[in-house]
Amino acid sequence: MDFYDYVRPITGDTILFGLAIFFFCLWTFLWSFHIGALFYGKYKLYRKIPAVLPDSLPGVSILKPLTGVDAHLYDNLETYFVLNYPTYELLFCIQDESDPAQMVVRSLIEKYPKVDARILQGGKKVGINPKINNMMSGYEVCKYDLFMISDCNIKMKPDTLLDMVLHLKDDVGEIHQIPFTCDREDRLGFSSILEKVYFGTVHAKQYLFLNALGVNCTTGMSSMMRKNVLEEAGGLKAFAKYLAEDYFIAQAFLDRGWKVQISSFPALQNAGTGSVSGFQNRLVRWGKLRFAMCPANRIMEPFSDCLVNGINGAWSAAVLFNISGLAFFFVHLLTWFLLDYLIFLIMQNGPMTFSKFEFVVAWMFREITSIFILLKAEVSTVVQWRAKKFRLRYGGVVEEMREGPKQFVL
Ligand SMILES: CCCCCCCC/C=C\CCCCCCCC(=O)N[C@@H](CO)[C@H](O)/C=C/CCCCCCCCCCCCC
Ligand SMILES: O=c1ccn([C@@H]2O[C@H](COP(=O)(O)OP(=O)(O)O[C@H]3OC[C@@H](O)[C@H](O)[C@H]3O)[C@@H](O)[C@H]2O)c(=O)[nH]1
Repeated sequence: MDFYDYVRPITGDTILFGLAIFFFCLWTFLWSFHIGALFYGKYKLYRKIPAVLPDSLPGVSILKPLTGVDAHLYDNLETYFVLNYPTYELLFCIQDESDPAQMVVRSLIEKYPKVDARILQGGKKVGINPKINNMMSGYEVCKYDLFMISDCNIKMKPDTLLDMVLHLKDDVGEIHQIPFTCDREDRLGFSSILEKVYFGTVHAKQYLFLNALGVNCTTGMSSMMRKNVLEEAGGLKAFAKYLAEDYFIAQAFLDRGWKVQISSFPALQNAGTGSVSGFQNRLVRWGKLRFAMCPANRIMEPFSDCLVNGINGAWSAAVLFNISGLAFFFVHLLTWFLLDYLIFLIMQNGPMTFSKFEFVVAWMFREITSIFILLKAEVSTVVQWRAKKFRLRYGGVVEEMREGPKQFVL
């Protein structure tokens, strides 16, 4: 028997049937994300702080990389001055000496003179990643063995630092907060609802389930780690060649046998500016980072999308079981929506600050636009982050692009 004798019996029908089995298995598998995330979220999030605390708690150096001022910066930073934790220092890193963020920090330092806080200005150019360059001056003078990277738009509850330290068991190297958003008092409109629905549904589902499986998907907007372990990996500067330093730092801990875990409380993002296009651009930027460092995600992510997966599931169910694809698709959509809503309730852990109708609209908008965001991330490797443009290389390494028209040809 030669090759053709094996291939000849494979008819178009067999291929179609095989594809249908594949898509139906994929469709079934993707429900495990919902179920896994629901169980893990319920088990992991919003745990009570133990009544009895250890006799001594380690000091923590908190690095706050700042760039510019927005309407919430003062309120966000103030939450770090009133943490319920005995020993910590605040290191505000500001790259540009004319940055108005300095004034905001100065007024807080004056208001809370007893808090160990200072400004480190100028950063240090150790690589491409501007956040790392900015933080270097703070990183080098950290007093404590534990340090935390905390982005400028994060608001902290008084007990969160304590909770994070308590999660740092002997075998844990890094603790990070799952990204979410705070309940805004000054409603920013649809974009803030969209952001909350995104971080409370699809993002939470992936983040929780992958963490439950031990898959690295660390977003570094609020993470605490052991400095000595990071030093073994070359220190913070070793990650300045990547834009997704958060992912690679966590990987360095995992590679050395340390655990990387999420804490009980989600990170409360509270940016003072917001627009639908700004939110979408951020997701496109993150998508480009993921696709550059984990190329398999280029295929996996679109296929795991609610609508794409629903269409694949409906088609395969129609082929395999001779049932109505349309009916299957709508049942899929409704069930997916309800499970997303349950995950949202777990993330929110309290009353919603907008109506159920607004939730439905934001959820539908997010799902319909999701595939376009992924496709936009697929087609270009150029990333705009704040004022700078970068080009991503295979594996996640990045190079800065000088301004000039020729550089932007894709
Ligand atoms: C056929 C498909 C089946 C699997 C579908 C998996 C779909 C989800 C995959 C990845 C999404 C991860 C989302 C986590 C949030 C990421 C937010 C983000 O982009 N943050 C960046 C900026 O801060 C940060 O640098 C990136 C961190 C995470 C990157 C994660 C990439 C690896 C994911 C590997 C997925 C393996 C799936 C295995 C399923 C059993
Ligand atoms: O040029 C810059 C850009 C950003 N930053 C700081 O980096 C932090 C995050 O910046 P943004 O809010 O613009 O970006 P994101 O929230 O999307 O960041 C996220 O994605 C990229 C990762 O590298 C980050 O670790 C993650 O937090 C802020 O504290 C910001 O002040 C700088 O210090 N310099």
